Amino acid sequence: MKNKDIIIVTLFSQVLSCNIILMALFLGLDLSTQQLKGVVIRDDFTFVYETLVVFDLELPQYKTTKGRVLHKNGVVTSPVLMWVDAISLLFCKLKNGLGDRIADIASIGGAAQQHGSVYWKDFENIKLDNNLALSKQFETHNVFTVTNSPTWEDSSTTEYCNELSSLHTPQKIAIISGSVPYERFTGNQISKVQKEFPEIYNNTERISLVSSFLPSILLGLYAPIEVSDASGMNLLDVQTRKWSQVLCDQELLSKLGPDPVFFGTAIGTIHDYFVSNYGFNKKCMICSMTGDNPGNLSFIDDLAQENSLNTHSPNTKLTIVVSLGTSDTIIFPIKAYPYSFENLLPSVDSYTGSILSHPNAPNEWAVLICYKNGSLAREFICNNLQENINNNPKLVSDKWGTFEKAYNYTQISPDQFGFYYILPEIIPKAKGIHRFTRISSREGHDRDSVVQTPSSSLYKHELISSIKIIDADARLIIKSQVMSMKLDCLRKNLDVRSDIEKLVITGGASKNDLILQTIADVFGLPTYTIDHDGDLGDESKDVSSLSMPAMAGAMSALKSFQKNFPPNASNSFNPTKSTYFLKLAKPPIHSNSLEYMNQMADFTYLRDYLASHT
Ligand SMILES: Nc1ncnc2c1ncn2[C@@H]1O[C@H](COP(=O)(O)OP(=O)(O)O)[C@@H](O)[C@H]1O
Ligand SMILES: O=C(CO)[C@@H](O)[C@H](O)COP(=O)(O)O
Repeated sequence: MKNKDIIIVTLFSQVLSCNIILMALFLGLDLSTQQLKGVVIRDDFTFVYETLVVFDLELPQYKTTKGRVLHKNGVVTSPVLMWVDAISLLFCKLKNGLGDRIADIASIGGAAQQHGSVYWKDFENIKLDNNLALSKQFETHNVFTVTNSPTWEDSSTTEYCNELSSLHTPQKIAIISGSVPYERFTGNQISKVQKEFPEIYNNTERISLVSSFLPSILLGLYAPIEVSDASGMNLLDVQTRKWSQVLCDQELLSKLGPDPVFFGTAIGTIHDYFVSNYGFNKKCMICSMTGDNPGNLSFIDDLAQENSLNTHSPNTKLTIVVSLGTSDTIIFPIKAYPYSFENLLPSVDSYTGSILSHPNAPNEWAVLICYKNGSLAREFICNNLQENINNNPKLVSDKWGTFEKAYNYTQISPDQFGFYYILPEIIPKAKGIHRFTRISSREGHDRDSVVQTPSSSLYKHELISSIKIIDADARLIIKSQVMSMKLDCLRKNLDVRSDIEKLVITGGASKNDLILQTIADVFGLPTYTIDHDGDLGDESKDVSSLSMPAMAGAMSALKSFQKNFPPNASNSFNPTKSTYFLKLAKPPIHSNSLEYMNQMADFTYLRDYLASHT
């Protein structure tokens, strides 16, 4: 045992007499699209342990691809029992990794993929048998009325979005709920279950988001939904933070449970099943969990406060989080709610993107812009490039190395643009893979395949079905994805140069230097990742790869514990400052920034063209 541990043991031995926990640790979970991650930190924020369960690899019986199942007609689901098994497996790993110290976990927080829904009945009435697997018991008792949970990639609810729009108008729905109706938003997914499977709907007692399903399992009780994640449902009044009486009927209100709570609210203690099976302390507190993107926002906010930066002052320039997980998502805080019935915006398109209630600050909100074709679209290009080289991609281990080589073969040319909407995209609403190549005249080209931009440039438009993935696509996809991010920030009235100070990049693809550099160049702003001061030993990791949402969960658990057991003479709980900080990853290269700026007008025209032509 290190000296520091001995001191903490001494400090907490007094706490133990009050039946609290010795040598507090804090667990943060992240139930994302492809995996469940867990990060353990100490009360001084230092990293202790991390583990993860990759759904496809470790739970192959559920037959998922990248954690989900793609069905016909845009339906995308994940088996809810797979998530339950993932929790059991993660806790086994945690027990092996931490040994008896699992009992020192004082509090658990977390985050999860947004919008996905879980449908339950009779969950709170089950008497769990500590000797049987959780998933078996839930299966036997038919706890889940829908066994394949619709997730954020689902695009099968257009009909229900249109119905909602015609009932209220998209503007009214955006003013109340922060977003025009989106296919993945949970309210529209619930409408689909209600209309297409009325018996199942009637039989459903409670509906959770993935982020409230996770703490529900840990509590053995239905956990409340969290405010920021509730904003991704088209059901919440995001200004009052209460379920909207306009958008929810009485029956739905009863299934949603109480009004949402802030992120990190203490909501109970862990169920005895986890105490008996894994050695958790029975006093271990469970905190409300949020969506992965609001989790990122909360983590960056915590970090700024730890470093005495006041992100809540009106003059502070923005730090924007760009998450490159399965989705590519941008999130940033705003101090005033931008929509009102008195000042309608010029068009429905002006309401594109989402306004969420802030996870922690009562009078703030956040803008969220999400792209479905993020990492998996890049992987699609990457795998195709490898197949070009070697008909068996599995034989080549360094697939991102191949991608990087292909990227570097080509220049930032104004002569080509690519759009890679392998699954139907959220922003813009477009699908298919498209390449636009500049031509000097229409001659020799099919009339319908030539697009003329306002600057009189001519582009030949090709669909990927008729062309092959080539090296150029590596650069084109990154250019296109990042230019889209900038375009949508501009369309959300951000003056990129004067409003934004930093871009913090996180998620699996933040390991990729080319992407970090392209983001810096397109925005003309420096990109940052998160680093840690001091030696974390052999297990040293940057927070981006530890999972920022899981870190946010651990931080929220720590803060909640502190709030409920404030430092005083009897417990001496006194956490030190966080040692995480923003590390400059890539400054922008001026000549590249100019090049991208010059291409923005044509890019915008071509993206809008696709939105109205696919
Ligand atoms: N070196 C890399 N370059 C680009 N993308 C990468 C790299 N390493 C991992 N990724 C991407 O990261 C993605 C997973 O990110 P992650 O944040 O763990 O996802 P999620 O949290 O949604 O489950 C993978 O789908 C993969 O495409
Ligand atoms: O739909 C959204 C945000 O609105 C997605 O960002 C999901 O929250 C999935 O997150 P990742 O698994 O990509 O982190």
